[in-house]
Amino acid sequence: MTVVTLGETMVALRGKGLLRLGTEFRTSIAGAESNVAIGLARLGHQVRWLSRLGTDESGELVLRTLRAEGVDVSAVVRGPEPTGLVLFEQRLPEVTRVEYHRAGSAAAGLRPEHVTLGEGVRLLHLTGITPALGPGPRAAVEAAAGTGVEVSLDVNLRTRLWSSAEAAAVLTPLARRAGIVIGSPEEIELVGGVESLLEAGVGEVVTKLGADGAAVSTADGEWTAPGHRVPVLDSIGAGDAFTAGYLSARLDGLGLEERLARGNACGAFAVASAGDWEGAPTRAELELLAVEEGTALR
Ligand SMILES: Nc1ncnc2c1ncn2[C@@H]1O[C@H](COP(=O)(O)OP(=O)(O)OP(=O)(O)O)[C@@H](O)[C@H]1O
Ligand SMILES: O=C(O)C(=O)C[C@H](O)[C@H](O)CO
Repeated sequence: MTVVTLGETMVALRGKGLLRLGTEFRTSIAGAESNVAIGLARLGHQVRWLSRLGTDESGELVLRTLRAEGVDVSAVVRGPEPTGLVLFEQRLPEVTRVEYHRAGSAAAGLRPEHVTLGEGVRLLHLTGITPALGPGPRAAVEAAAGTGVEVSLDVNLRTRLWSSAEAAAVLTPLARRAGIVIGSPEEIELVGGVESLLEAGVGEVVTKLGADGAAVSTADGEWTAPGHRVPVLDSIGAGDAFTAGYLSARLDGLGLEERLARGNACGAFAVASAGDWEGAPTRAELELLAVEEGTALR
Protein backbone atom coordinates (compact mmCIF):
# COMPACT_ATOMS: atom_id res chain seq x y z
CA MET A 1 0.00 0.00 0.00
CA THR A 2 1.24 3.49 -0.82
CA VAL A 3 -1.24 5.41 1.30
CA VAL A 4 -3.16 4.47 4.43
CA THR A 5 -6.02 6.48 5.84
CA LEU A 6 -7.95 5.97 9.07
CA GLY A 7 -11.39 7.23 10.08
CA GLU A 8 -15.12 6.68 10.30
CA THR A 9 -17.27 6.02 7.25
CA MET A 10 -21.02 6.12 7.70
CA VAL A 11 -24.04 5.20 5.68
CA ALA A 12 -25.19 8.49 4.12
CA LEU A 13 -28.79 9.30 3.36
CA ARG A 14 -29.18 12.28 1.05
CA GLY A 15 -32.63 13.83 1.10
CA LYS A 16 -34.18 14.80 -2.24
CA GLY A 17 -36.20 17.40 -0.31
CA LEU A 18 -36.85 18.29 3.31
CA LEU A 19 -36.50 15.69 6.03
CA ARG A 20 -39.39 17.19 8.04
CA LEU A 21 -41.68 16.76 5.04
CA GLY A 22 -40.84 13.05 4.71
CA THR A 23 -38.39 13.27 1.83
CA GLU A 24 -37.11 10.27 -0.08
CA PHE A 25 -33.41 9.54 0.36
CA ARG A 26 -30.61 8.31 -1.86
CA THR A 27 -28.41 5.86 0.04
CA SER A 28 -24.64 6.02 -0.20
CA ILE A 29 -21.63 6.23 2.11
CA ALA A 30 -19.71 9.21 3.49
CA GLY A 31 -16.55 9.77 5.47
CA ALA A 32 -13.84 12.33 4.92
CA GLU A 33 -11.01 9.76 4.96
CA SER A 34 -12.72 7.24 2.68
CA ASN A 35 -13.60 10.12 0.34
CA VAL A 36 -9.86 10.81 0.07
CA ALA A 37 -9.17 7.07 -0.35
CA ILE A 38 -11.64 6.83 -3.25
CA GLY A 39 -10.20 9.99 -4.81
CA LEU A 40 -6.69 8.52 -4.68
CA ALA A 41 -7.80 5.10 -5.95
CA ARG A 42 -9.55 6.70 -8.94
CA LEU A 43 -6.27 8.46 -9.73
CA GLY A 44 -4.51 5.10 -9.75
CA HIS A 45 -2.88 4.95 -6.31
CA GLN A 46 -2.83 1.97 -3.96
CA VAL A 47 -4.70 2.98 -0.84
CA ARG A 48 -5.88 1.24 2.31
CA TRP A 49 -8.75 2.50 4.45
CA LEU A 50 -8.78 1.45 8.10
CA SER A 51 -11.72 1.62 10.45
CA ARG A 52 -14.16 -0.33 12.56
CA LEU A 53 -17.61 -1.15 11.17
CA GLY A 54 -20.69 -2.82 12.63
CA THR A 55 -21.52 -6.39 11.65
CA ASP A 56 -24.70 -4.91 10.11
CA GLU A 57 -25.86 -4.44 6.53
CA SER A 58 -24.74 -0.79 6.74
CA GLY A 59 -21.20 -2.06 7.27
CA GLU A 60 -21.61 -4.33 4.24
CA LEU A 61 -22.61 -1.32 2.12
CA VAL A 62 -19.51 0.58 3.22
CA LEU A 63 -17.22 -2.38 2.46
CA ARG A 64 -18.85 -3.20 -0.87
CA THR A 65 -18.64 0.42 -2.04
CA LEU A 66 -15.01 0.85 -1.08
CA ARG A 67 -14.03 -2.50 -2.58
CA ALA A 68 -15.77 -1.56 -5.81
CA GLU A 69 -13.73 1.64 -5.88
CA GLY A 70 -10.48 -0.32 -5.55
CA VAL A 71 -9.75 0.70 -1.95
CA ASP A 72 -8.06 -1.97 0.21
CA VAL A 73 -10.37 -2.89 3.12
CA SER A 74 -8.54 -6.02 4.26
CA ALA A 75 -7.53 -4.54 7.62
CA VAL A 76 -11.00 -3.23 8.56
CA VAL A 77 -12.26 -4.48 11.94
CA ARG A 78 -15.91 -5.28 12.77
CA GLY A 79 -17.67 -4.89 16.11
CA PRO A 80 -21.10 -5.36 17.70
CA GLU A 81 -22.01 -1.64 17.71
CA PRO A 82 -23.90 -0.15 14.72
CA THR A 83 -22.21 1.45 11.73
CA GLY A 84 -22.67 5.24 11.92
CA LEU A 85 -25.31 7.12 9.92
CA VAL A 86 -25.37 10.64 8.51
CA LEU A 87 -28.30 12.50 6.96
CA PHE A 88 -27.71 15.29 4.44
CA GLU A 89 -30.31 17.93 3.57
CA GLN A 90 -29.09 20.26 0.85
CA ARG A 91 -30.91 23.55 1.47
CA LEU A 92 -28.93 25.58 -1.10
CA PRO A 93 -26.19 24.40 -3.52
CA GLU A 94 -23.56 25.47 -1.02
CA VAL A 95 -25.49 25.07 2.22
CA THR A 96 -26.11 21.54 3.48
CA ARG A 97 -27.57 20.59 6.84
CA VAL A 98 -25.92 17.52 8.38
CA GLU A 99 -27.43 15.28 11.06
CA TYR A 100 -25.07 12.72 12.62
CA HIS A 101 -26.18 9.45 14.23
CA ARG A 102 -22.74 8.23 15.15
CA ALA A 103 -22.45 8.40 18.96
CA GLY A 104 -21.66 4.86 20.15
CA SER A 105 -20.95 3.68 16.59
CA ALA A 106 -18.52 0.86 15.80
CA ALA A 107 -15.95 3.44 14.67
CA ALA A 108 -16.23 5.21 18.03
CA GLY A 109 -14.84 1.91 19.40
CA LEU A 110 -11.62 2.21 17.36
CA ARG A 111 -8.53 1.49 19.48
CA PRO A 112 -4.77 1.55 18.81
CA GLU A 113 -4.72 -2.26 18.42
CA HIS A 114 -6.98 -1.91 15.37
CA VAL A 115 -4.34 0.06 13.44
CA THR A 116 -2.49 -2.11 10.87
CA LEU A 117 -0.64 0.03 8.36
CA GLY A 118 1.01 -2.74 6.29
CA GLU A 119 4.27 -2.72 4.33
CA GLY A 120 5.73 0.01 2.12
CA VAL A 121 3.43 2.81 3.23
CA ARG A 122 4.63 6.23 2.03
CA LEU A 123 1.91 8.40 3.49
CA LEU A 124 -0.62 8.23 6.32
CA HIS A 125 -3.63 10.51 5.84
CA LEU A 126 -5.46 11.56 9.02
CA THR A 127 -8.18 14.08 9.76
CA GLY A 128 -9.28 16.05 12.78
CA ILE A 129 -12.61 14.20 12.73
CA THR A 130 -11.32 10.89 14.14
CA PRO A 131 -9.90 12.27 17.42
CA ALA A 132 -13.27 14.01 17.97
CA LEU A 133 -15.02 10.62 18.11
CA GLY A 134 -13.68 9.77 21.58
CA PRO A 135 -10.60 8.70 23.54
CA GLY A 136 -10.24 5.34 21.72
CA PRO A 137 -10.23 6.82 18.20
CA ARG A 138 -7.94 9.61 19.46
CA ALA A 139 -5.49 7.01 20.79
CA ALA A 140 -5.72 5.10 17.49
CA VAL A 141 -4.80 8.28 15.60
CA GLU A 142 -1.90 8.92 17.99
CA ALA A 143 -0.67 5.34 17.52
CA ALA A 144 -0.84 5.63 13.73
CA ALA A 145 0.90 9.01 13.78
CA GLY A 146 3.65 7.52 15.96
CA THR A 147 4.63 4.84 13.42
CA GLY A 148 7.13 7.14 11.72
CA VAL A 149 5.27 7.21 8.38
CA GLU A 150 4.88 10.74 6.99
CA VAL A 151 1.51 12.20 7.99
CA SER A 152 -0.84 14.45 6.10
CA LEU A 153 -3.48 15.97 8.35
CA ASP A 154 -6.68 17.64 7.18
CA VAL A 155 -7.83 19.70 10.19
CA ASN A 156 -11.52 19.20 9.25
CA LEU A 157 -13.05 20.93 12.28
CA ARG A 158 -16.50 19.47 13.10
CA THR A 159 -18.15 21.69 15.69
CA ARG A 160 -21.07 19.25 15.99
CA LEU A 161 -18.58 16.79 17.52
CA TRP A 162 -16.50 19.05 19.79
CA SER A 163 -15.78 22.70 20.52
CA SER A 164 -13.13 24.71 18.66
CA ALA A 165 -11.15 25.00 21.91
CA GLU A 166 -11.13 21.21 22.44
CA ALA A 167 -10.19 20.68 18.79
CA ALA A 168 -7.34 23.20 18.99
CA ALA A 169 -5.91 21.53 22.11
CA VAL A 170 -5.87 18.06 20.53
CA LEU A 171 -5.12 18.90 16.90
CA THR A 172 -2.36 21.49 17.32
CA PRO A 173 0.25 18.99 18.62
CA LEU A 174 -0.83 16.50 15.93
CA ALA A 175 -0.52 19.14 13.20
CA ARG A 176 2.93 20.23 14.40
CA ARG A 177 4.21 16.64 13.90
CA ALA A 178 2.73 16.28 10.40
CA GLY A 179 4.56 16.66 7.10
CA ILE A 180 1.54 18.24 5.40
CA VAL A 181 -1.28 20.17 7.08
CA ILE A 182 -4.40 21.00 5.07
CA GLY A 183 -7.32 23.22 6.08
CA SER A 184 -9.43 26.29 5.44
CA PRO A 185 -7.80 29.59 6.54
CA GLU A 186 -9.77 29.37 9.83
CA GLU A 187 -8.72 25.76 10.43
CA ILE A 188 -5.05 26.57 9.82
CA GLU A 189 -5.37 29.40 12.38
CA LEU A 190 -7.02 26.96 14.81
CA VAL A 191 -3.85 24.82 14.84
CA GLY A 192 -1.50 27.78 15.26
CA GLY A 193 -1.29 29.44 11.85
CA VAL A 194 1.06 29.04 8.88
CA GLU A 195 4.20 30.54 10.44
CA SER A 196 3.99 28.56 13.64
CA LEU A 197 3.42 25.28 11.74
CA LEU A 198 6.36 25.91 9.42
CA GLU A 199 8.55 26.77 12.42
CA ALA A 200 7.52 23.46 14.02
CA GLY A 201 8.88 21.65 10.95
CA VAL A 202 5.71 21.06 8.91
CA GLY A 203 6.85 20.84 5.28
CA GLU A 204 3.71 22.02 3.49
CA VAL A 205 0.83 24.06 4.88
CA VAL A 206 -2.01 23.89 2.37
CA THR A 207 -4.93 26.31 2.55
CA LYS A 208 -8.17 25.53 0.69
CA LEU A 209 -9.82 28.69 -0.59
CA GLY A 210 -13.12 27.44 -2.02
CA ALA A 211 -13.91 28.79 -5.51
CA ASP A 212 -10.67 30.83 -5.33
CA GLY A 213 -8.57 27.65 -5.40
CA ALA A 214 -5.80 26.95 -2.91
CA ALA A 215 -2.39 28.01 -1.59
CA VAL A 216 0.60 26.20 -0.18
CA SER A 217 3.30 27.61 2.11
CA THR A 218 6.68 26.00 2.70
CA ALA A 219 9.92 27.26 4.25
CA ASP A 220 10.76 28.60 0.75
CA GLY A 221 7.65 30.74 0.17
CA GLU A 222 4.00 30.66 -0.84
CA TRP A 223 2.32 29.48 -4.05
CA THR A 224 -1.31 29.88 -5.07
CA ALA A 225 -3.41 28.37 -7.85
CA PRO A 226 -6.86 29.56 -8.95
CA GLY A 227 -9.98 27.40 -8.84
CA HIS A 228 -11.87 26.30 -11.95
CA ARG A 229 -15.09 28.05 -12.95
CA VAL A 230 -17.72 25.31 -12.73
CA PRO A 231 -21.39 25.35 -11.72
CA VAL A 232 -21.81 24.28 -8.10
CA LEU A 233 -24.23 21.39 -7.66
CA ASP A 234 -23.14 20.13 -4.22
CA SER A 235 -20.09 21.46 -2.40
CA ILE A 236 -19.80 18.66 0.19
CA GLY A 237 -16.68 16.58 -0.32
CA ALA A 238 -14.80 19.26 -2.27
CA GLY A 239 -12.13 19.48 0.40
CA ASP A 240 -11.55 15.72 0.38
CA ALA A 241 -11.41 15.62 -3.42
CA PHE A 242 -8.91 18.50 -3.35
CA THR A 243 -6.79 16.62 -0.81
CA ALA A 244 -6.80 13.46 -2.94
CA GLY A 245 -5.65 15.47 -5.97
CA TYR A 246 -2.96 17.31 -4.03
CA LEU A 247 -1.58 14.13 -2.45
CA SER A 248 -1.77 12.27 -5.76
CA ALA A 249 0.42 14.84 -7.50
CA ARG A 250 2.82 14.78 -4.56
CA LEU A 251 3.07 10.98 -4.72
CA ASP A 252 3.79 11.35 -8.44
CA GLY A 253 6.73 13.61 -7.55
CA LEU A 254 5.19 16.75 -9.09
CA GLY A 255 6.00 20.27 -7.86
CA LEU A 256 3.97 22.45 -5.53
CA GLU A 257 2.07 24.32 -8.26
CA GLU A 258 1.13 21.07 -9.98
CA ARG A 259 -0.05 19.64 -6.65
CA LEU A 260 -2.35 22.63 -6.18
CA ALA A 261 -3.53 22.38 -9.78
CA ARG A 262 -4.49 18.71 -9.46
CA GLY A 263 -6.17 19.44 -6.13
CA ASN A 264 -8.20 22.25 -7.67
CA ALA A 265 -9.16 20.05 -10.63
CA CYS A 266 -10.46 17.32 -8.31
CA GLY A 267 -12.23 19.90 -6.12
CA ALA A 268 -13.99 21.29 -9.23
CA PHE A 269 -15.25 17.83 -10.20
CA ALA A 270 -16.55 17.35 -6.65
CA VAL A 271 -18.55 20.60 -6.50
CA ALA A 272 -19.99 20.02 -9.97
CA SER A 273 -21.36 16.57 -9.03
CA ALA A 274 -23.83 15.35 -6.41
CA GLY A 275 -22.54 13.31 -3.50
CA ASP A 276 -19.45 13.23 -1.33
CA TRP A 277 -17.14 11.23 -3.60
CA GLU A 278 -19.17 10.03 -6.57
CA GLY A 279 -17.84 12.72 -8.93
CA ALA A 280 -14.13 12.19 -8.15
CA PRO A 281 -12.23 12.09 -11.46
CA THR A 282 -10.12 9.30 -12.85
CA ARG A 283 -6.67 10.27 -14.09
CA ALA A 284 -7.88 10.40 -17.71
CA GLU A 285 -10.86 12.57 -16.75
CA LEU A 286 -8.62 15.32 -15.34
CA GLU A 287 -8.19 16.47 -18.95
CA LEU A 288 -11.93 17.16 -19.30
CA LEU A 289 -11.66 20.53 -17.55
CA ALA A 290 -9.76 21.80 -20.59
CA VAL A 291 -12.46 20.64 -23.05
CA GLU A 292 -14.58 23.44 -24.51
CA GLU A 293 -17.96 23.85 -22.78
CA GLY A 294 -20.87 22.30 -24.64
CA THR A 295 -18.68 19.52 -26.09
CA ALA A 296 -20.13 16.02 -26.36
CA LEU A 297 -17.35 13.44 -26.32
CA ARG A 298 -18.44 11.12 -29.14
N1 LIG B 1 -17.25 26.89 -6.17
C1 LIG B 1 -16.15 26.21 -6.52
N2 LIG B 1 -15.73 26.22 -7.80
C2 LIG B 1 -14.63 25.54 -8.17
N3 LIG B 1 -13.85 24.84 -7.31
C3 LIG B 1 -14.21 24.82 -6.02
C4 LIG B 1 -15.38 25.50 -5.54
N4 LIG B 1 -15.48 25.29 -4.22
C5 LIG B 1 -14.43 24.52 -3.88
N5 LIG B 1 -13.66 24.23 -4.94
C6 LIG B 1 -12.43 23.41 -4.97
O1 LIG B 1 -12.46 22.51 -3.89
C7 LIG B 1 -11.43 22.83 -2.95
C8 LIG B 1 -11.93 22.64 -1.55
O2 LIG B 1 -13.05 23.48 -1.33
P1 LIG B 1 -13.29 24.21 0.04
O3 LIG B 1 -12.26 25.26 0.22
O4 LIG B 1 -14.71 24.64 0.05
O5 LIG B 1 -12.98 23.02 1.06
P2 LIG B 1 -13.74 22.50 2.33
O6 LIG B 1 -14.37 23.64 3.05
O7 LIG B 1 -12.79 21.66 3.06
O8 LIG B 1 -14.86 21.57 1.69
P3 LIG B 1 -15.74 20.42 2.37
O9 LIG B 1 -15.45 20.42 3.85
O10 LIG B 1 -17.15 20.79 2.03
O11 LIG B 1 -15.32 19.15 1.72
C9 LIG B 1 -11.00 24.25 -3.26
O12 LIG B 1 -9.67 24.47 -2.83
C10 LIG B 1 -11.18 24.27 -4.77
O13 LIG B 1 -10.11 23.61 -5.39
O1 LIG C 1 -18.47 15.11 8.70
C1 LIG C 1 -17.98 13.98 8.73
O2 LIG C 1 -17.53 13.48 9.75
C2 LIG C 1 -17.89 13.18 7.52
O3 LIG C 1 -16.92 12.47 7.38
C3 LIG C 1 -19.00 13.26 6.53
C4 LIG C 1 -18.76 14.09 5.30
O4 LIG C 1 -19.02 13.27 4.24
C5 LIG C 1 -17.43 14.70 5.19
O5 LIG C 1 -17.42 15.64 6.20
C6 LIG C 1 -17.14 15.42 3.91
O6 LIG C 1 -15.86 15.98 4.09
